[in-house]
Parts: sequence; structure tokens; C-alpha cells
Amino acid sequence: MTDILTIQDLIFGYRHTPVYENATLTLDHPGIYGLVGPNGSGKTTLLNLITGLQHPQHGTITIAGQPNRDAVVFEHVAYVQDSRVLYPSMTGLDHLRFVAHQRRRPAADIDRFIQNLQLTTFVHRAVRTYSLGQKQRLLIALGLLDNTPILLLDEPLNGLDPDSTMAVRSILTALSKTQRTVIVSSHNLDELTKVTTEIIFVVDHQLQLEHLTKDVEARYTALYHQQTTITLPDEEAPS
Ligand SMILES: Nc1ncnc2c1ncn2[C@@H]1O[C@H](COP(=O)(O)OP(=O)(O)OP(=O)(O)O)[C@@H](O)[C@H]1O
Repeated sequence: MTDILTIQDLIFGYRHTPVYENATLTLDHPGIYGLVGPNGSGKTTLLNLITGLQHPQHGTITIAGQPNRDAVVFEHVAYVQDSRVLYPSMTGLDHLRFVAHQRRRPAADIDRFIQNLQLTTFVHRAVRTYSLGQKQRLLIALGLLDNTPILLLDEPLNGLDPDSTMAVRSILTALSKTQRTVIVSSHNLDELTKVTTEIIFVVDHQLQLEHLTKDVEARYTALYHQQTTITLPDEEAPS
């Protein structure tokens, strides 16, 4: 069977910052995959590389057996980035209608996602008036409306209140029962473990896929040696 995503010998870095050094990853079955790593480890860069928004200095990325430089690949992948991709003067509904038109989705799907992601109270307003969480909910709805076999979500839980977090959780749980593949980057380990046991860690410029049935937090600490002691100024010894 053709692998869903294959990354081979990926090398990528910014001018003074190496990000990936001969990284390799294979996803061979559909499902939800958490993408985890400390700030600045390269999660957004990876999603940009997969979708061809950035290009590796070396190595290959294939999606459903096709090199990701081939435009046809984007019929397979939807990418939910941060809210900078939204148009401030357009309403949420304008965005949803645009994507539905592009992807030939029925109008009923728009209504479904407006309900599921609780967009009703603001969907008719211009995006520039939205709060962070409202933009985030619209972005997720747009990604789902794409209805592609692969969905990439970059920190979708950012700024979401408990109700919206639960809504996203139930959507991811529903997606996990389909043949779709979702890569979701998040720092919310607790929430990730509610929807998946498959975690891609970004460690030492490499990608490491692990099947974790318990305690992702302990694994995170073991991988990244997170031990931070902060001394506040008024706790410092008087000089
Ligand atoms: N345009 C850029 N120019 C130079 N360096 C960059 C650029 N974009 C990202 N970087 C650097 O590349 C590294 C990886 O960044 P990236 O945004 O992929 O990390 P991340 O894991 O998504 O971080 P976070 O968890 O904070 O969102 C970081 O060290 C970052 O400072």
C-alpha cells in the first residue's frame, strides 16, 4: 500500500538556524497524529515544508506517493495555518462560501460547520472584528470544509475556550473513525492524548514517531529535559 506521507533525508534551515538535519518520517496508516516539540523546534516549518510553502535544501517529501511539488497533491491536503491567512474585510461566511465553491462542497456542509464550531453569533461579521478564538474556530471550519484525505492543523487549540476545545476534540474523534489523516501540532499534551496515541516528536532536528499509551508528559520531559527554575527579583537575596 502507498504510504500517506514520506519524508526522506530532509535538510532545512534558516540562515543562522538549522531546523531539520536528515530527518525521516513515514506515516503508513490514516489516523490522528500529534506533532509535538518545544517552541522553535520546527513544527510550523515542517507543516510549511509538507505543503510546499517552504522548500527543503535537501531531501524529498511525498504525499500519497506523489512528490509534494506536484500541484495535484494539494487536492489531498488542507492546511489550517494561523489567522494571518484570513481576509480582515471579509466575513466568516464569505470565507466558508469561497472554500465551499473551490472544493465543490454542498451549502449544507457550510451550515453543519457553522453549527459544529459554534460560529453562528459572528459568522456574518467581518473577520477584523473577531477575537482570537473566533478566528481559530473559523479556520478549523475552513479546513474541515476542504474535506481532503489529509488535514494539517497548526496549533488549532490556541485561544480556544473549554467549549470550543471540546468541540474540536469531538471533531478529531469523529475524524479518527474515518480514513482521513490529521497532523495536529499542539503544546496541549493533555488534550492531544484525548484524541491520539500517535505522537511525532521533533527532537534534535529529527522527527520521531512514537506510539504512546500513557503519560505523554513524562515522555516529553524525558525527551526535552524540561527543568526550569525561575527566581523572581523580589526573591533574590538582598545585596
Ligand atoms: N522566517 C524565518 N527566518 C528565520 N528563522 C526562522 C523563520 N521562521 C522560523 N524561524 C526559526 O526556525 C525555528 C523553527 O521555527 P518554527 O516556527 O517552525 O517552530 P515551532 O516549533 O512551530 O515553534 P512554536 O511552538 O513556538 O510555534 C525557530 O528557531 C525559529 O526562530
